Amino acid sequence: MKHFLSVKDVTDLNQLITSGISAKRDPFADNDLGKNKTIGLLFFNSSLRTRISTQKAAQNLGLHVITMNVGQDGWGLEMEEGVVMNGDKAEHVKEAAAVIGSYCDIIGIRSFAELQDREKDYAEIVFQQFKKYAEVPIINLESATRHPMQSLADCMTIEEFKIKERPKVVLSWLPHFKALPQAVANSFCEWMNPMDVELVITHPEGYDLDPQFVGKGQVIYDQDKALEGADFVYGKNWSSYQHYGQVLTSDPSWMITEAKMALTDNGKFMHCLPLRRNMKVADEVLDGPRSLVIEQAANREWSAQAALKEILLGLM
Ligand SMILES: NCCC[C@H](NC(=O)CCC(=O)O)C(=O)O
Ligand SMILES: NC(=O)OP(=O)(O)O
Repeated sequence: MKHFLSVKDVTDLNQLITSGISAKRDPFADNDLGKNKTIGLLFFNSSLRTRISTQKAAQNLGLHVITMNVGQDGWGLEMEEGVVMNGDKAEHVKEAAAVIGSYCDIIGIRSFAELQDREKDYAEIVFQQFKKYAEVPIINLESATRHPMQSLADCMTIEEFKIKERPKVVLSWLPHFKALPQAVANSFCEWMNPMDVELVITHPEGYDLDPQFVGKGQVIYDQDKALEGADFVYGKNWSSYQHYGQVLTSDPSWMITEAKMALTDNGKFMHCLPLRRNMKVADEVLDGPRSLVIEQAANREWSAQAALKEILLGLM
């Protein structure tokens, strides 16, 4: 694998899931693979899980790790070409990416959607520019439109906990007062498409995702109806794609409670975290036996390890 930006970079999803599951059983089996190589992790936005799990996975593979909060500690980076740099950005990505690429064998980047300009966010300029100028493999640690490390951990978690051959997986929008990106929801759908699952997506009207990600997902606007018979409920808030970046409603009746979960077929609850309790999901669900959020977050280490292993094999 040359880069890890989306599911499109994956040649064999089953093999990648199996690789994650075997890394979990035997974390240090490939401890020599990254020897004398360095990965740089660049964060333009906050992180708990991605930062720690990716560092841990890289160390399990013998890589040296350098982590930088570019959003806070680095020079402001200009991403556009041919502009007069007389604003607040002191450095151009052409130099920054080339320099970091000279220090690191792999670069992981987190850069969220700004939710101001849809075309700009969906063009993924930060990733395109780093890919162009760093000349080393680029790993997506959550971009404006996707979060593949999360989605791979989600696939692993569903594989581990499913009790039916073809489980029903419901992606449900959850209420939030803040405008959040569509990346996790987009990516989840994109990764569920090649999986052997029935995918249902439920959200209030006006929250339809970009159709390129929905694929085989069936959209049902009635949350109760969508939840019927679900084996997995994957909760997430996102802001509107059509009315780009807007919060159209934060209707509390969309919160996942035990009463909502009772509509499922003894379904399990999943969420990428972080989440705001009793706004998106009730304590009773998160503290009960249905919640998989901790197992899911723990799998981030193994999904990162599986993806990094493929990248390292590509460097051989
Ligand atoms: N990496 C996991 C999700 C990150 C981000 N959530 C957030 O920003 C939550 C912020 C808050 O609840 O204030 C998102 O939705 O894409
Ligand atoms: N789920 C996830 O990516 O968490 P962080 O934002 O804390 O990295």
